[in-house]
Amino acid sequence: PGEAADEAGETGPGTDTQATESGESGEEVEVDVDVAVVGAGLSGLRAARRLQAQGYSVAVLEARDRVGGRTVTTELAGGALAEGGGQWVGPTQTAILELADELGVETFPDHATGDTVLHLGGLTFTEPGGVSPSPETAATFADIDSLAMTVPLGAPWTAPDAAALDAITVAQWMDSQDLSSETQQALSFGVGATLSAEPGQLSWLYFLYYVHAAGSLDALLEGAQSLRLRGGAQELSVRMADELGPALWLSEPVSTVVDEGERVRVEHPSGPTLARRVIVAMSPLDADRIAFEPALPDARAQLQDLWVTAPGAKAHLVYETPFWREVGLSGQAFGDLPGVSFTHDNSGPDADDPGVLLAFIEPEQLPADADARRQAVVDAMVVYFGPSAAAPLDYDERDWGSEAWTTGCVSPLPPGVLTGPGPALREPVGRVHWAGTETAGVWTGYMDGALRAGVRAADEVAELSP
Ligand SMILES: Cc1cc2nc3c(=O)[nH]c(=O)nc-3n(C[C@H](O)[C@H](O)[C@H](O)COP(=O)(O)OP(=O)(O)OC[C@H]3O[C@@H](n4cnc5c(N)ncnc54)[C@H](O)[C@@H]3O)c2cc1C
Repeated sequence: PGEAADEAGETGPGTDTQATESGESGEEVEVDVDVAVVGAGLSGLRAARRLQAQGYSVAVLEARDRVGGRTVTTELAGGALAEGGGQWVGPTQTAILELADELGVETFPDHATGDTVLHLGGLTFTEPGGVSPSPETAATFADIDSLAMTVPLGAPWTAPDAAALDAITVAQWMDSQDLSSETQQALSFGVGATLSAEPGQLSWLYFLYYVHAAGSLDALLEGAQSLRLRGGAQELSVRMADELGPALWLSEPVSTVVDEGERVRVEHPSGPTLARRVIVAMSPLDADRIAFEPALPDARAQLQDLWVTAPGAKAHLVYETPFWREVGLSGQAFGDLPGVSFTHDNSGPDADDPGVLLAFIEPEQLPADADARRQAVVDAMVVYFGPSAAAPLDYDERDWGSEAWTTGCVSPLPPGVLTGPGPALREPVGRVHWAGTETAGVWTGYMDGALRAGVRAADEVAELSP
């Protein structure tokens, strides 16, 4: 915004760049581009794709040896796929649906037909067609939706009563409401399922913001899980990366970003890369591992300090067929078995695809030894789905708490962050701009939000370099 004037002397897209081909292995190469993008998750790749399409030269620097960030698809026995990170999309997530269409990635309906297994206090029973809320719970959810609509998209700190809403947790709000225990449980489940948090940890303002960003609680809890992507969610990033070609640099963790006035110097193992602008496309907590010179303004530094992410872990079990469907089960189970509280049918789209059960696991409640942990997960599947679950053909586990370049899956912010340094979330710092799903106003926290944030950051940069 205010910096546009500084750019007056700059030339248009791609006209003064000296992008050099990557050198011999180990050799340092200085690359000079219009825009350096740090992070090849959905957000960074989307930003780079948009800028490249407009004629800007870009360099995308990714720490890992793969693209996709918090989306990763692994092939297992029989061609089954494990979706280690983000996987579901919904009908109102138009940014991701449009991109999938452009890239030729088809969607298919999530498998959720049939009875849900419940296992509580040692008893196993089934619930026809899933668990539906009572009228009282539905009415409370509608009240939450109405309140959420008063929280402005992308700027929750400007909500009427923002300070009061951000001073309490979801649990404190629930206590003030005279809710039945069933409604309290339903809301607690919703908070856990969307933000991997207890109601006592989460800012009430942040939860309302999340609901508005998704459109409604129903969109968050149901709609967002209605479709999947054929070939897996990582396929979107793989195809965007293919289009980028040599502009993508893998295994290049960025250590330092130095704003030198005319240019930004981005330091990475085979760098530096020089750029007119930089887009940092990751969560504020992940960005906190990069050194910035000059130091970030206090509000941005404080935001990165206070940002919170929650780890998450998924296990996939492959079977010859989705045997649970034969007895009318959906593959969904909710239970109180330690470390395996929720399962889902994650089979592929085609009738002859192997059966895949996804289990959301809590590694800290399971044995530390990998074989013993796998056996504990299999045993839980047997409790939920019977002896046919005892001998999976393949098993895959991904624990985001132990990944080097991702601190967590979602961001369960406690009270005080949004109305404290919150406004620094998207505010550019000199030539440094911020993307990543956490900066999205719509579908923040989701793959769709990551793409929207990438587009917004690309446009922000393009506007400053006419
Ligand atoms: C287990 C799990 C389940 C999920 N389920 C869903 C779901 O079903 N539906 C949905 O929509 N969303 C889901 N999500 C969320 C979704 O995956 C994310 O919102 C989205 O992928 C975030 O994309 P991003 O580009 O903003 O960030 P990221 O994917 O985190 O990308 C950031 C990138 O930056 C790289 N990086 C980090 N530090 C550096 C550095 N110093 N230098 C260079 N590169 C660096 C990282 O390696 C990464 O590639 C899930 C996430 C997880 C983990």
